[in-house]
Amino acid sequence: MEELEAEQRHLDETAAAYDRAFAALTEYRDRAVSDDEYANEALEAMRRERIRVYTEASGPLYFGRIDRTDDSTLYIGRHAVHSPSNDLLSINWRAPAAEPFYTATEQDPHGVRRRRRLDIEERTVLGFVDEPLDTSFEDHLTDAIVEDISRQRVGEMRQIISTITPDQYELIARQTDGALVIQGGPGTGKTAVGLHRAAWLLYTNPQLGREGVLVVGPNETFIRYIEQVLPALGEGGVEQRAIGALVTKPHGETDEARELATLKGSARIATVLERLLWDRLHFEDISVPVSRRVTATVTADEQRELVAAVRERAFSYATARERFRERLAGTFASRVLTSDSLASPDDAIKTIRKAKEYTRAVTKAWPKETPEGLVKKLFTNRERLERVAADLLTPDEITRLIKAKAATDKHAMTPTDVALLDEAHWLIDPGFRRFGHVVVDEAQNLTPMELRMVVRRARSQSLTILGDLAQRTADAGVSSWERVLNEAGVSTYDVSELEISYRVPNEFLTIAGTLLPPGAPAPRGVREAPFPARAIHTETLGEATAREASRLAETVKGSVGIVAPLEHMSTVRAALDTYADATHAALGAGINLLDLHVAKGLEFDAIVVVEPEAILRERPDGGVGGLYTALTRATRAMSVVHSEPLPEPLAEAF
Ligand SMILES: Nc1ncnc2c1ncn2[C@@H]1O[C@H](COP(=O)(O)OP(=O)(O)OP(=O)(O)O)[C@@H](O)[C@H]1O
Repeated sequence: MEELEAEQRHLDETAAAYDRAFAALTEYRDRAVSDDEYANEALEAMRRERIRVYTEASGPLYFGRIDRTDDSTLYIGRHAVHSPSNDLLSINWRAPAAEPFYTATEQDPHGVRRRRRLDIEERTVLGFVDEPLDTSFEDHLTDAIVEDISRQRVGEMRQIISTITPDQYELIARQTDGALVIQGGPGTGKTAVGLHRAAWLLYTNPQLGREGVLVVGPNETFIRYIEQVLPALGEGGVEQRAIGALVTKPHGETDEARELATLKGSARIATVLERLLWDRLHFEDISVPVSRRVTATVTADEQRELVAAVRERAFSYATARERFRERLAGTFASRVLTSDSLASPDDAIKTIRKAKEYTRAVTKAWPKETPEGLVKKLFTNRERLERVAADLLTPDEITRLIKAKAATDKHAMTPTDVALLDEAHWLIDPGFRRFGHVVVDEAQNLTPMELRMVVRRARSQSLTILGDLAQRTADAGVSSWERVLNEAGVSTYDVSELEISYRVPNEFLTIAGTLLPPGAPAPRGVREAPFPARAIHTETLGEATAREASRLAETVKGSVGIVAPLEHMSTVRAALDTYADATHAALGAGINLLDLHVAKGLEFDAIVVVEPEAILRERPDGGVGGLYTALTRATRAMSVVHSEPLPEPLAEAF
């Protein structure tokens, strides 16, 4: 009791100091502190940034405490708060001094004697749990997470700063060159880790705030599910986008044949586009009459040498082209200028560049190209495709491309078209914004071309790539991380694994795991399902699904997801009363209807999976990985409703 009171006193003191600091920040407005306008502006920007951090971050001021062997105590929270006498009342969870709170173990105590987890609501300490390091703190931690995760889901992801586990912390705070790939089964916390890593990097590397951080997810529903996590951590300036909205605003999801989509998404296409582009260069001797008597000539070979020289320095087609035109004009000028010539080199170059013969010839040698024009070339002129890509594409594949049409109108673009156009932009004139760090989630389902699109937005390939190979859907491009990273042009990377699933109870993991091929990465669970999994055989899929969803909503008193294959979507929809259509709107706290495309990465208290056999058939988002993903969405209850026989491994598991 006494200790609880002492904790309350510390919280009161911290809260008062926090309020004072905040009031000082807001009062200070409009008061110039220096004569230097520039300094005032910079100070004002800092002030506004601090107000933003204070007002946007949500939750209790702190959540943990470490007592160190040197008898000092630190409180771990959202902000650093100082007392009037400059004592540290709490520190930021991302500060180096907070690290032992997350990582201390009995073997490696990091100078920590005791770790305390505080349960604080608003400004009241409700209780605390101590974790002496000489007993297994893993158990305590897991209890805290299980308690946290067993709370009701409300359609929004939450931050986890008070319960980050040691292995998660190690990934959140890992400083790497290049990309960090986090492989982990369903519910191991990849998304949580990726978002907290973004926040951690922003705190640790102040220049990232200027360079920007981008978070990429599989679709708009997922972005809506995660988008308040970073603001709640005080990081509101991060750009969060669905993969299809990287290039343009969300575009029409036009359907296209599977084979065509796979072909257009394959990494080979990047090489074909590059060759098609540089195939446009064409050299012959160029002669330009510079006066009535004199004609200057630059031979085809000399032009090739110039091309080699400019391409060494300029990567993009447009920049290299500009340099080539300058250098070629310079070469001509040097031919006409003699040592006793009166004209200056600049004048000579100007005269050459104005000559009609010159402009015509140089444009023919190195024509202009637009991204749309280049993408079109992938679908027209069989002869040209055969000439540049016979070693990369089969005759059938070339036929498939020729039969298809280039979609460069923004409304008719499929996700694969978006990636093609982006690749073309990048080759010709890369004018898009690049970020200091990029986090990409559910990466196992991106085509190589889509991943390339993400990679090129990260400066120095500074990336966090999150995914689970076992959740690859039917037509996904990723087969192994090594292969896909190579195809995406990522040169430096580490692959790490998260092995414990906090979301999915053991029983559900076992059922879903029967689908996986031997040796596939599968996580361990840490808790038992509070409600047993059920399989319901029925002749009326729609009604049975609706009934089961209502029953589960009653039982778990929380959110329910229904994952239905496209072939049964309308039947299920017709049978439902009140529900949120998660394909088009935000997730709700009650019953949510999802197709396989939007189900990725989401989480519910209970899940109803409709007709597994049809999910196995569905393309592109179904298959074994699609069904495995559907079966691993729930924290507490799961039912399968089917009219066809269950797929064999599932039938046995139930
Ligand atoms: N250390 C933690 N403390 C509290 N909750 C946690 C922790 N780690 C993970 N969780 C919770 O576990 C759930 C699963 O996490 P998350 O969605 O990040 O997993 P994932 O690996 O991305 O899953 P999927 O592969 O299905 O997308 C989330 O509700 C998350 O908040």
